[in-house]
Amino acid sequence: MQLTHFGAAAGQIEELAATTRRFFELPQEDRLALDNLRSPHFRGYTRLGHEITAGRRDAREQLDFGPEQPMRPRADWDAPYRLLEGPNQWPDSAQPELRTVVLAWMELLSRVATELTHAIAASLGLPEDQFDDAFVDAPHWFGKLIRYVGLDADGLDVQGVGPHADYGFLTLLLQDGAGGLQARPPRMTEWVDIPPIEDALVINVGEMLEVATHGYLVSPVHRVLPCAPGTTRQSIAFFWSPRLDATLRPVPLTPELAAHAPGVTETEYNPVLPRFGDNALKGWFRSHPEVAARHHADLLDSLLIKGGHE
Ligand SMILES: O=C(O)CCC(=O)C(=O)O
Ligand SMILES: [Fe+2]
Repeated sequence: MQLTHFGAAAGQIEELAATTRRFFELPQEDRLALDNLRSPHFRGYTRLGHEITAGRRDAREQLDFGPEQPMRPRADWDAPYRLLEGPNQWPDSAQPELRTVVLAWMELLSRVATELTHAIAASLGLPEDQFDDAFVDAPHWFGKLIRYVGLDADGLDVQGVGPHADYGFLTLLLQDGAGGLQARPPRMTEWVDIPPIEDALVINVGEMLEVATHGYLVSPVHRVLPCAPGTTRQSIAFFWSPRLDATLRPVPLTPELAAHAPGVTETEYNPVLPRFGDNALKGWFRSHPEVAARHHADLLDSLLIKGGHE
């Protein structure tokens, strides 16, 4: 689904896109000053080729951020996913306006996502506030500025981002006009293009919504094809996600809907964990193994993390 006219201010989308473009044009040393290898919370800048999806390197670079929180010392953890709480890394000296522009976008999309969440509940015949408890006070949304870079593949089998499902509740994605995003609808084998529509948000179901609807709504596997050598593609993702400690339980469905709710799609490589913090940790450890090994080596064995998605 793609959503237009969702309440962006005049010029807001253009400003966001231009600000993001300027970030990726900063000197490499300014971007590396925010290297996510230094963040135990998986926040900051990931260099080209240092993210792994479906067991392979992605031809993209990115800036990851989330709710600004103090680091929680280990002694205060009730579960390992508390390591995801912490401060962001913003380019405040090299590009001071980025933080403000991006956080205004996150605030807008939090409102849009809340409204969508209410609409989804109503469309399932449930009270609008059905899912509110899972988000109350501390939704663990996160955001990602992404630039895909067309590499001279030299016969290598490159991917923009490899096949995966999003592990939050809903994803709201703004893509530029380059194209390359594809999804595989449930129980189908072919990939379908998700064409760029100007000023539209691509809305994607995340694994937590699949859990909550017992598979009536499916979190589709999607990917981005590599850009042609010498070209780039830009996207800005907002992952609307519950509190880290929220466990999503299947909601009651009418018999008509329940007949189309076969349960959650899991594979050996992708267990879907109903407590959001566990599911998020699975995702971060899998896609940023260098950060995990550097800061959390002792946790690697205890988490259900395997290489790929498929
Ligand atoms: O860049 C895109 O269009 C998709 C990005 C994506 O699927 C992700 O980061 O989870
Ligand atoms: Fe995704």
